[in-house]
Amino acid sequence: MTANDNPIHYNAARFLISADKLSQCPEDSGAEVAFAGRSNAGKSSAINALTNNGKLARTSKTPGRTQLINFFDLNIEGLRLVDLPGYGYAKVPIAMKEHWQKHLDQYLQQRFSLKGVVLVMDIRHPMKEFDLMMVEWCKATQVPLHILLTKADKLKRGPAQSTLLTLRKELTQILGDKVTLQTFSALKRSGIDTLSQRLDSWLSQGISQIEE
Ligand SMILES: Nc1nc2c(ncn2[C@@H]2O[C@H](COP(=O)(O)OP(=O)(O)OP(=O)(O)O)[C@@H](O)[C@H]2O)c(=O)[nH]1
Ligand SMILES: [Mg+2]
Repeated sequence: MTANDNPIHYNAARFLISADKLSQCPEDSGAEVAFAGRSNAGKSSAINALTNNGKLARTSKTPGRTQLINFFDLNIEGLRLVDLPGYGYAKVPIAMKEHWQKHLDQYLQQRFSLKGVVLVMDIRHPMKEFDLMMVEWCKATQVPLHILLTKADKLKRGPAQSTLLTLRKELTQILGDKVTLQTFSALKRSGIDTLSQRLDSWLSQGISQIEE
């Protein structure tokens, strides 16, 4: 499929709803892709770069900015992007952490329309505890995983590529060819085509379901 005949237009993304728990999520039909990762990793910025809309998902220098599950509609009915709350921010009160963890877990376990997870990691600090947990979760549930090594602008090309290669080896051992990885920079807008091609392959499952 060439870029011109791709029916999914990420730049048409619109805010749909924020959910505090599973029962507030939109109807579980169609197809969606969730952006997960540690607090401050760059999830919301990656969504904004992908959709070419700097105001779509709220970003912040303060970790813990995204506290709800935020859903964005695409141009085709039933296709959605999901911005998950950041994980692992130490300063968040325990009760709130437990609340997120419970609802994030429920979302990941029970969401039928979830067709893939984009795990966003700061390329300078990859594979922390939460990241490993997500990798294991994807292995157990067989939900496909795409790893975005973001903030690549913070490293020179050589170190960025060697991080990519090392992680590719490590992750392929765990997940086989179910996992894909790339470098990315929201700041420099690099890696957007690779990301959108991966999302197309997941979300297009939702198009055929709707048309059936
Ligand atoms: N240099 C650089 N900075 C980035 C990049 N992506 C995000 N940032 C910065 O990293 C910080 C966190 O970005 P967010 O997109 O808000 O991170 P998040 O993962 O959504 O954070 P939470 O919502 O708190 O979980 C902000 O100051 C961004 O400007 C990038 O590609 N390059
Ligand atoms: Mg965010």
